[in-house]
Amino acid sequence: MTSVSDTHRSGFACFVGRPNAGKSTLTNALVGTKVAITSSRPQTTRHTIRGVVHRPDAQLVIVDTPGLHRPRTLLGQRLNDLVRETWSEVDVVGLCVPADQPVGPGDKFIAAELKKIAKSTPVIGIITKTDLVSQDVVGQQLLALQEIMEFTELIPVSAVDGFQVETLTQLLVDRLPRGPQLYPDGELTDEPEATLVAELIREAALEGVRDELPHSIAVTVEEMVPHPGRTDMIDVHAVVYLERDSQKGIMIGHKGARLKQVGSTARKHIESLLGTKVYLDLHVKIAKDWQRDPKQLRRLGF
Ligand SMILES: Nc1nc2c(ncn2[C@@H]2O[C@H](COP(=O)(O)OP(=O)(O)OP(=O)(O)O)[C@@H](O)[C@H]2O)c(=O)[nH]1
Repeated sequence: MTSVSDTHRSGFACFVGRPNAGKSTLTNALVGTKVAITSSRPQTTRHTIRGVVHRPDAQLVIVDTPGLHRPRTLLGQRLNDLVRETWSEVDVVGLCVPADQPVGPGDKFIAAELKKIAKSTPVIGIITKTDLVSQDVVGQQLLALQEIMEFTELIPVSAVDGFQVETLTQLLVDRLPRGPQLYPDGELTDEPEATLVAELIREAALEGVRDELPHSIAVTVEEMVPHPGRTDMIDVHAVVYLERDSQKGIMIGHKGARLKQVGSTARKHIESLLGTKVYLDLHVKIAKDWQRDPKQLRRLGF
């Protein structure tokens, strides 16, 4: 007889693909809770956030990386290094291409990089967002995708309506080595809470000003402590960093109205993440050209 421990599999997977391919949304669909931060704009995933899929027979740890892009700044270079490092460490990679956009140079670039860096890692070709197009288009996408590299599997999925999400989980699990659970039950992310909280604040701060302040916002959580005299509330002290003085007005808004809105939106999300009431204290500071300054990057956690 074989016991569960003989057949249990565990290991790591990551999704790659050009910005907006649907990687974070797919991670959330697999894990079943909002862990990675999604947005309709590219390059919002700055940290490696892991979601864990728990099954009786397997544990799949999903590493969510930022998209690979042309490194114009030091931050860009660091992000690219992080992506490459991740690729060579995982057991299986999912290359995501959205169903509603032609397979193009961006996808070919990533495929070529994968072939170079992750030579022996199996790659599953994934057509995402199938709910947006007809079956014919999905078929054409699959044909176009299989031209760009050799995949161990090809699969169309939709994170929105759940189409084939379970099947994809199985394909990923099949590529994991035999091994015990890596994380205790119920643990959905190993990202420190403060990082997740900072991401939620950054997401709220970007809302509505993405065009004006595309990549200029960084958030640090200085302190998370119980509210004095209360057991049901946490005080979060955070700083929103901008690159230039001229951006301050946009962030704060007329008589502070915008910052207040940002705080209230972020607070609601933090409360549901932590499951407790939150008092959020937000400050805005300028860290001149933080994206280009190694010292500041380190301080801001990159
Ligand atoms: N209709 C539909 N939209 C989707 C699906 N998956 C993702 N999206 C949308 O596509 C956009 C990008 O999704 P993300 O998950 O943030 O994409 P990403 O690849 O993680 O993007 P980066 O973090 O920029 O690399 C968001 O507006 C999502 O809501 C899907 O299955 N169907």
